[in-house]
Order: sequence, then structure tokens, then C-alpha cells
Amino acid sequence: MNNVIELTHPLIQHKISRLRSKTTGTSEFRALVEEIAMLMGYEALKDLPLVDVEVETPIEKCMTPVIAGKNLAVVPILRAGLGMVNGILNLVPTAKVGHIGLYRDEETHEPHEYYCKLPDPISERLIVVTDPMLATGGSGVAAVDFIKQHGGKKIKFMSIIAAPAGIERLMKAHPDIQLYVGHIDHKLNENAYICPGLGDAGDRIFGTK
Ligand SMILES: O=P(O)(O)OC[C@H]1O[C@H](OP(=O)(O)OP(=O)(O)O)[C@H](O)[C@@H]1O
Ligand SMILES: O=c1cc[nH]c(=O)[nH]1
Ligand SMILES: [Mg+2]
Repeated sequence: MNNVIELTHPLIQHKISRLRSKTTGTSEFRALVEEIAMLMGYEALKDLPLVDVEVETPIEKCMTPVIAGKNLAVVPILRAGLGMVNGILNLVPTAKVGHIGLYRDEETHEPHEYYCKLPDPISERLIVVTDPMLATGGSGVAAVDFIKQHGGKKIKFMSIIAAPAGIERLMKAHPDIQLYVGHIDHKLNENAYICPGLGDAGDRIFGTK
């Protein structure tokens, strides 16, 4: 799939291995998620639009490119996607942040919405959705559905670990988006957790278990 980009950089792979270990504690886990998001963002934002502005160097005036400031919105899927936001904001501090609250039903594994607030106007922005885990893809599809219903058009989705089933479901529902993944794991278990994965990303970021 052309729109699925697996980021194979050794720094990303090394940090994902640290995330996977069950001995990695909350503060290191949180820091790693942010660092990985920043490294993934470096790649995912390589087509950010630029505008030329005039700058005076100590030598002379010149026209030189800067990021067109109002163009980016980061939209984490709560809770776990929040852990990736500062990684992107480190790269583009002027980005706006929207939030989509979803949790998976423990029995059906289907997502339930509890919050949605997006920056206005959303239609003109490049939107980067963040969620460390793409498992069945239900949450990802629902999040992109919401964003499109609110007028979002240019959407990139960043996931640290993805399962093949989730990738397929998301890209079948939304073939126009670009999906950036840090690693594609091999399967889901009977509770729809990614194997080998890293466990429950939200609980590990926020220390809730
Ligand atoms: O692809 P899916 O099968 O939908 O699963 C992935 C979703 O599950 C996790 O969220 P969770 O429901 O655990 O909520 P949390 O982030 O609040 O822990 C994860 O952060 C994703 O949003
Ligand atoms: O493996 C998984 C699947 C869904 N959500 C998680 O946090 N981890
Ligand atoms: Mg969770």
C-alpha cells in the first residue's frame, strides 16, 4: 500500500524496543513516546508548506523559507495519543491541537466517542492524528470519520505500532490518508491486543495500571 509508510530508522526501532520491555517504567515510557513522535514527525512533515519571507542577515536582506504557521493541527486520540503531541509540538510549536476522545469497549473492542474538539477552520489545515497503537483499526477509522465530518481534508495518521488488520481496516475506509507507522507487528490476540506490542499504551503512559 503506497500510503502506508513504515519508518525503519534505527533510532525509532531502538526506542520502540525500549517501549516494548515490561521493565520500562512510566517516566521513561512517556519520554520515549514523545521522542519517537518527534522522529516520526520529522519524516511525516517533510511536505509541510513553506512561504518565503524577507530576513535581514548581518550581511544583507534575502528572501528565505519559513513554515506557513497556521497550517498544522495535531489531533491526538485520547488518551494514549496525547503522549505523542509534544513530540510534534517540539517541531512545530505554532501547531493547533484538537482532541478526539475514544475508548474501546472491552467486550466488542469497538470504539466509543466521549469528546471531540477540533481547531477551526479545520478544512485548510494539514491534520496529523496521533495514536501509538493501531490494533483493530476501529478507533482510527472513527477518528478520521469525525475529522472528515468536521471538514478535514488533508490527513496523516501516526501510529508507533500497528497490526496488519488495523492497517487494512483504516486504509480501506480512508484510502486518501497517509499512514506513518514505526513498526508493523504480526497479529492481534483474542483480546484485540497487538502481539508482541507493548501492552496498553494509555495505561503505560499515564501509570494507571
Ligand atoms: O485499533 P483499536 O482496536 O481501536 O485499538 C487502538 C486503540 O486502543 C487504545 O485506546 P484505549 O481504548 O485503550 O483508550 P486509552 O487510550 O484511553 O487507554 C489505543 O490508544 C487506541 O486508541
Ligand atoms: O495492543 C494494544 C491494543 C490496543 N490498545 C493498546 O493500548 N494496546
Ligand atoms: Mg488503553
